[in-house]
Amino acid sequence: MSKIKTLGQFIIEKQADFPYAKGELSRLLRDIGIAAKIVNREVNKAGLVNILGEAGTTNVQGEGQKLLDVYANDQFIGALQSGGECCTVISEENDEYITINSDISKNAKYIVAIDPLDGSSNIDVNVAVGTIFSIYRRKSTDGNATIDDILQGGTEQVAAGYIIYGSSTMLVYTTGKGVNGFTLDPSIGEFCLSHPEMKIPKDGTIYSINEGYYTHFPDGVKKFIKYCQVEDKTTNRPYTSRYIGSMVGDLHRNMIKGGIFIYPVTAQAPNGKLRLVYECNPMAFIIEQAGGKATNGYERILTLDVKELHQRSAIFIGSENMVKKAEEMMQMFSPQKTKKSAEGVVHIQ
Ligand SMILES: O=P(O)(O)OC[C@H]1O[C@](O)(COP(=O)(O)O)[C@@H](O)[C@@H]1O
Ligand SMILES: [Mg+2]
Ligand SMILES: [Mg+2]
Repeated sequence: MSKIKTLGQFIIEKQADFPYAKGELSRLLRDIGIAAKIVNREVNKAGLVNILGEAGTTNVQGEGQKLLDVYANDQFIGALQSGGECCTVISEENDEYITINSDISKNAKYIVAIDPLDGSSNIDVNVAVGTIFSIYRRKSTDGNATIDDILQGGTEQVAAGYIIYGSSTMLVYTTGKGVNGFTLDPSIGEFCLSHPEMKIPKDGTIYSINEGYYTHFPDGVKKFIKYCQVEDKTTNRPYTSRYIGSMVGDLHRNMIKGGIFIYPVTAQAPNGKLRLVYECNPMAFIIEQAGGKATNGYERILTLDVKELHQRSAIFIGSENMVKKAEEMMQMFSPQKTKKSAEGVVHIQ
């Protein structure tokens, strides 16, 4: 029987890939793994431990927080605070970023952006949910991390990953050298390497989008949906529509089977719904590392300017050729409007 390799062993082994590594990033990934196990324990018995339902509070996005949103947020922030490798946390559930000022983290170099519980609308109905994380290294050297450290672009990520709490619990991550997946073995309480070097197929036959908003979609998206539904055996169409309503769940499935996930701008969400810093950027880094593509319909997600902590973005992500086709439709039927300012600078509208 092949020898199991735990996440901890794998991280240490891969440390050799980074000549300057002193183990800080490894310990940070370990801390995230520990919090994931604690959250997994509650998710698995959610109906029994009074963790379903509303917390009665709202977050900065004006969304009602679920009890599990708050619980997961506390667990991850707690693990990052006690681990000593993180100096600042950005969380979907906190209006402002959190500066960690403890003795053990005074030399901490890493900034972690996190969506503690993704797919909140699925918590109470026992459908897969997840956690998404993104890690940056601060550039400034002393004092607290600056806003420039905190609002870095997606290409500056040193690591990103997600945990999916589904029929099994998996942790999938990248440090910029490919993507690896680990499945939690409850009998030993360890994440074990189960999906080495994950690759997303260049083409797929699954499209994931909430068609309930169809009338509010840009023409380019409507055209792409029609393209997916046309009968054409030579291109394996019509494609299959699959939508869980948990970004992590939809992307994990599409990463394994091939497919595209789209959350575009809509009339209700003119800047898109999903958040650039702790949803779009980390998932784009992972999917690109697996050989896929991620754009906002016009521009690579990872090169988008990050101006605010909870900034939103449209996202088209998944199998390369499917995203290219969707982009083609966007450029053809929903071209970006540009306006020249007095100084002659072209502004994208
Ligand atoms: O219900 P909608 O509008 O289709 O939105 C579903 C999307 O919203 C999200 O639930 C937003 O994430 P959170 O649950 O972390 O707020 C995504 O996971 C999912 O893809
Ligand atoms: Mg989310
Ligand atoms: Mg969330």
